[in-house]
Amino acid sequence: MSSGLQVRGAVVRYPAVRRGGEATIAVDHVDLAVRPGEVLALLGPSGCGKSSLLRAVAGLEPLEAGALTWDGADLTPVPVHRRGFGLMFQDGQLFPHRTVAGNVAYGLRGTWWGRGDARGARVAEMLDLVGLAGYEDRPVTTLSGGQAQRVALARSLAPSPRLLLLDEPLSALDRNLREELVGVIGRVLREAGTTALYVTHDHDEAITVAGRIAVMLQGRIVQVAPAAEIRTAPASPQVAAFLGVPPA
Ligand SMILES: Nc1ncnc2c1ncn2[C@@H]1O[C@H](COP(=O)(O)OP(=O)(O)OP(=O)(O)O)[C@@H](O)[C@H]1O
Repeated sequence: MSSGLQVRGAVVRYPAVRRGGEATIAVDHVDLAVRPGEVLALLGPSGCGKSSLLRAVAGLEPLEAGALTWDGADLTPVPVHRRGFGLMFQDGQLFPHRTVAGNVAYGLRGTWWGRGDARGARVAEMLDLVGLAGYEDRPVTTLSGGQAQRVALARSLAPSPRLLLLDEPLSALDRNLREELVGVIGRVLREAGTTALYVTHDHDEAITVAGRIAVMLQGRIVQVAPAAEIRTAPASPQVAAFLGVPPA
């Protein structure tokens, strides 16, 4: 039985950017668990440390202190590409010289689906899941911003990552498209049964996509609650102010 991701006492510290300046503690002794099959939103204002924590989980940023485990096994010595985690960023970072199918298939290198017939079938299945069935041969340079992010989602989900890390995946899109796509992402993650950590500064987005929400302020997790309860029971006046709701 999987126990998912455990973060304990995590600290991410950046050295001073200029001589004599102060170091930044971006993640300040954070404890967090992402349970198998759940989508957990990490919600907080700009600069509170969300991306730093996500990057540490991915293995892109070293921890100064604390521990990261998956199913109880220490992730510290495991390099980024061996963690079995998928990544999706604000700019989907598609390869411009590849087609839609070429981009999605790229995520399958080195997996069971990476060869022969299985690859085409998996690409088609993923495009269907994100509402782009039949788009295989389109050059990605001809897609709209929303379609490009759907392809990025299909690519990151194709190898069936044990954890998907999403860092503000919709923030480059305009408001209408964001509202539409957050519904798509929520549905796709639920249908695929994906375990995911979803970073956002947008309350509505967090509530739509996630089962639970962890609120982060100034490097610390200050509240973890079911998405449906986050507005009704803010843990502190600071959380209430950030969420724009009356204090409990
Ligand atoms: N490479 C770096 N070197 C120095 N300081 C950094 C570095 N990356 C981030 N920081 C600082 O760490 C703090 C947390 O940044 P981080 O990007 O993790 O926040 P965030 O909540 O993801 O913000 P945003 O939503 O704006 O992306 C900020 O004060 C930021 O200036």
